[in-house]
Amino acid sequence: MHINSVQQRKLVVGNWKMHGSLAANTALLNALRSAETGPAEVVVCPPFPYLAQAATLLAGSAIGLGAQNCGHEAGGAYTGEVAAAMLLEFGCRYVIVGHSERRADFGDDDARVARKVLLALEHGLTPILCIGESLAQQQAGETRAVLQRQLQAVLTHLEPARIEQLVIAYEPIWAIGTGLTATADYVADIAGYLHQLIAQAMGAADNRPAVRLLYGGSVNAASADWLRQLPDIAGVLVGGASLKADQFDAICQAFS
Ligand SMILES: O=C[C@H](O)COP(=O)(O)O
Repeated sequence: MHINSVQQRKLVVGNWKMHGSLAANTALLNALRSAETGPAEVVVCPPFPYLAQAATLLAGSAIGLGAQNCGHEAGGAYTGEVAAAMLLEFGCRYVIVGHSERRADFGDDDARVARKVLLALEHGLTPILCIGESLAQQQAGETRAVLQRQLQAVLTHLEPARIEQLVIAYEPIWAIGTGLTATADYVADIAGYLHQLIAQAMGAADNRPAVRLLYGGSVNAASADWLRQLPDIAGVLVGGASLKADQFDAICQAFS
């Protein structure tokens, strides 16, 4: 399916990482609810223990729920892990997979990331597959090779119809939590390249398949304003700014 034949709904995802408390979550989600977003799809991803609280606070709201990770097996003796099926029971529709912080600190290599994507899809969750190069890789001119490897490790296991169900988040690691944002030209170039790779994996003739591609890395209201104008970018994955209702709302409004 070609992106131009379907009006893609923009997607803004807030990744709370290891932040929040019962009181802070209540204040944040109530503020977001009362702001009510426009036509963009908005999803928040709290830490696991707060999923039930967030599901209750968001009941009847257009704001969706996602998780920050899922286990690499469907269930069993995996202490500390949370299965995809459990996330679905708590109202999640999305799950972030392969975030660079998990790749760096929790052993999520390409094979494990691919396994998690498959499990998420099998359980009816939409994986938000994160890929991105480090500063050293960028400086060594390895960005495209790294992205190709990370993407192919997953896409090679999926039929084209399954690939279309993915959301892919491009997050240059050097832009995460640093206040540095890639330039519009840089993001446009990489996003075009990623759509080419996805199209090839799908055997599609056109170079912009209908897979939603997000950008992440120090996104704020100002960068959201130019990111929304890039034809290959369908939304953003927001970390720090998703914890502040006014900032997150401004980003959602930019994509509406
Ligand atoms: O998942 C979100 C990204 O890691 C971006 O985080 P950040 O907006 O705090 O840079």
